[in-house]
Amino acid sequence: MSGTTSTPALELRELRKSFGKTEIIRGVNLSVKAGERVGIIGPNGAGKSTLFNLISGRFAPTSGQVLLNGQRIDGKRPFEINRAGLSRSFQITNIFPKLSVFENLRCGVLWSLGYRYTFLKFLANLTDANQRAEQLLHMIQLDRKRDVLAMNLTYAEQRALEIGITIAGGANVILLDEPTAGMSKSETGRFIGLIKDVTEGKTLLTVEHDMGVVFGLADRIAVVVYGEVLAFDTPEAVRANERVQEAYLGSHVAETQGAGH
Ligand SMILES: Nc1ncnc2c1ncn2[C@@H]1O[C@H](COP(=O)(O)OP(=O)(O)OP(=O)(O)O)[C@@H](O)[C@H]1O
Repeated sequence: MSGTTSTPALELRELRKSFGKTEIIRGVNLSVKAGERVGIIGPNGAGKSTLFNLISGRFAPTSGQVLLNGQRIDGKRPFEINRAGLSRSFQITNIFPKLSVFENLRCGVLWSLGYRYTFLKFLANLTDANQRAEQLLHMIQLDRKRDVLAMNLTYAEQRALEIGITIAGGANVILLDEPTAGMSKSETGRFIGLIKDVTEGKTLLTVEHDMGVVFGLADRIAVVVYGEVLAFDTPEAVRANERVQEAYLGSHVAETQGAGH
């Protein structure tokens, strides 16, 4: 039992990725505990999205390993990694605009059941899928929008739907790319609460530019600078870390303050 609980939900070992001659990810080691919420921050071009692409299987690493619940997933294809229990937020473009909120969620559930299912099995699963979709609808607080076409939702509601679809398959490790981008301050506040609720008990990784969001959401923050993890610690420790201040946070805070005037 203790062996199971101590196995990291996600582990990156000496992960490297080059595009042509340029090494973008330069030996990343990261160990994320089950149930932990991790925010990945860093300057533009630091390699945050590339890291997500390596974890979710969009890119194969040049070298190094990615382990999901102790099993190697590097080199596997995105749908295989998804079936293994890792789900990455689909961008809004992956929502079916002309389907209702409920139908979108049900598609997410059915998709996660896999192509290997025959049509008969598919029908047998439909009742379960309907129940699960209703449950998700409630979790993302869109009960009242059940039969509204996705294209008629507000932007924040579409992002909530996107998260509903991401968690539809019951994956234990969830990757969200800037979940609150483009939202107003009040929407952002509410949305952080929603993300916390729907990912309760799951392992969460977010790439985030908004410091308010990351400090409000994450148990630990990984600071990526120039393809390396400069710090991986609690929000308080990261905020107080002088190297992080120098390399990123100090200038970032100054920038955002400057932009506000
Ligand atoms: N497919 C690719 N081919 C070549 N270079 C790439 C590719 N994907 C990313 N890069 C390069 O890798 C570097 C890191 O990009 P990445 O998008 O991972 O950074 P990021 O930290 O997510 O940046 P941002 O915060 O601006 O989104 C950039 O210099 C980018 O140009």
